[in-house]
Amino acid sequence: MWVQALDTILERMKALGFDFSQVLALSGAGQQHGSVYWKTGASQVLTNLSPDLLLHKQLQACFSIKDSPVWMDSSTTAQCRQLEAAVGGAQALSSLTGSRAYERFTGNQIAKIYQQNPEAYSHTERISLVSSFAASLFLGSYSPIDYSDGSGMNLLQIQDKVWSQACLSACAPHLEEKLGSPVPSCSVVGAISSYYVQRYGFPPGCKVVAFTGDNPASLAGMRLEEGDIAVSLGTSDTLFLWLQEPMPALEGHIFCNPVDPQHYMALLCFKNGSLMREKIRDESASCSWSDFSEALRSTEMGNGGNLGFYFDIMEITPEIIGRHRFSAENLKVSAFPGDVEIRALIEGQFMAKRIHAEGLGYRVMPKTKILATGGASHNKDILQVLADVFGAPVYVIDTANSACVGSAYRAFHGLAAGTDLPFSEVVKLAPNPRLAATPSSGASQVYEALLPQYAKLEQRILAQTRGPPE
Ligand SMILES: Nc1ncnc2c1ncn2[C@@H]1O[C@H](COP(=O)(O)OP(=O)(O)O)[C@@H](O)[C@H]1O
Ligand SMILES: O=C(CO)[C@@H](O)[C@H](O)COP(=O)(O)O
Repeated sequence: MWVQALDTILERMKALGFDFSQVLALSGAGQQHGSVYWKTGASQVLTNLSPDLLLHKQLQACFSIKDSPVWMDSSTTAQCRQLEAAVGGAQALSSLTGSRAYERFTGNQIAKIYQQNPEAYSHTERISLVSSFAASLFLGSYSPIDYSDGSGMNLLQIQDKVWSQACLSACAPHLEEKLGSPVPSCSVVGAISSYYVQRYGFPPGCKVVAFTGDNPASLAGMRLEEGDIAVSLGTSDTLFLWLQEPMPALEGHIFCNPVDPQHYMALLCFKNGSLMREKIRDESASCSWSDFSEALRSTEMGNGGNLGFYFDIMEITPEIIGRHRFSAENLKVSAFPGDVEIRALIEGQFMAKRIHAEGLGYRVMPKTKILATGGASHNKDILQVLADVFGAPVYVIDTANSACVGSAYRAFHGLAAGTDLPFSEVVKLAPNPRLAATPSSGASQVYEALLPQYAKLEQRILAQTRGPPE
């Protein structure tokens, strides 16, 4: 399906008269964690593609596993526990690879395939991620996995950028030779295959820059820089952080940075995002975003010390469910007046984001920018609270297709390969995000006092939910 999709795109571009001869470099992104299993002998086919035939006709018999596992597959809990046990526990695995064991992460998916289908595994000569698979199609040979997408496998030592021998051997035998060596994300992995030169008219020297995961490519597309944070306020809320000194934990993911090999990025997901905001809007603001905004404007920063936790569905970060409200005296209360409820929800959501980001090593810096995207980023009163809680200016960007834009930027950066030109320099003429909110005066004093309070209450709820330690 994926190969045929590439055929379809290229054929349509050709039919539309796209001038492939102008393409000097290309890169791309693939959904993180998915994997592709090339059958023994496939590399021969890949290097001898006939320009007279579509790719999918030629590559039909090249895969040892027909259905590639993708990120929605969470059937590998047993393999996750085995992997954590093999390296000394969940935190040890996270310290090594940037994440505790996650079902969708590729090492655990490979382990399951090896355990359940050893024959198919033994007939596999190469395992690609979705990203390096797509790059391989353009190269006409196996593309290496890049450090950034490789960090979503539970196999790469994110500090040393080498496969962890302990993790490899806990997952499957001979895995290192099937994965190949990982490379820096901004590497030029080769020139485009002659197939594309002859069939579509790409120039022969067209550079292929290592493909990466969709989230790292989005970070590049949003042009995040050191100290910046991207907040996507969609159905769920997602944070991307640029980190210099990562502190891998039991929640969230640390990946090698896709545009700066010395640095890192982190990803945190909060499930109770817009749907929770909508519920409180309906209950306390007559189903109206403008009444909701009015409530934010009419209440003070810090909400008079009233704090709330609103998780109607089990939250991921942290694992809490239910609504929990506390008065300024830290006493549990069952309800707040409507406008206090609304401010408690929004302040609570953003304080949680700051606390959990800092838990992974993130620090707000004087030059920090917050880039807000997603549905709720249209609400400037919500963005004002975001600016106040983080003490940093908030900018809005239209991130439609940010992973694609990021791939184009990364390809462009590839043209400067070997010159040490930083990514930020190469993309400095790209359109800038729009300033939407700046911190109100006095905000930092208010939230410096409130953030530890919120963190303490969160721990209290967690302890009550989990019960006493065994
Ligand atoms: N003015 C607004 N204020 C707050 N939230 C809003 C506003 N307009 C839209 N939204 C929220 O945006 C959400 C959709 O965001 P979007 O980024 O399109 O989601 P996704 O891409 O995850 O489907 C809706 O659930 C809605 O609650
Ligand atoms: O698993 C993760 C990140 O760890 C997901 O963010 C996937 O990368 C999402 O891919 P799409 O569904 O957006 O293609």
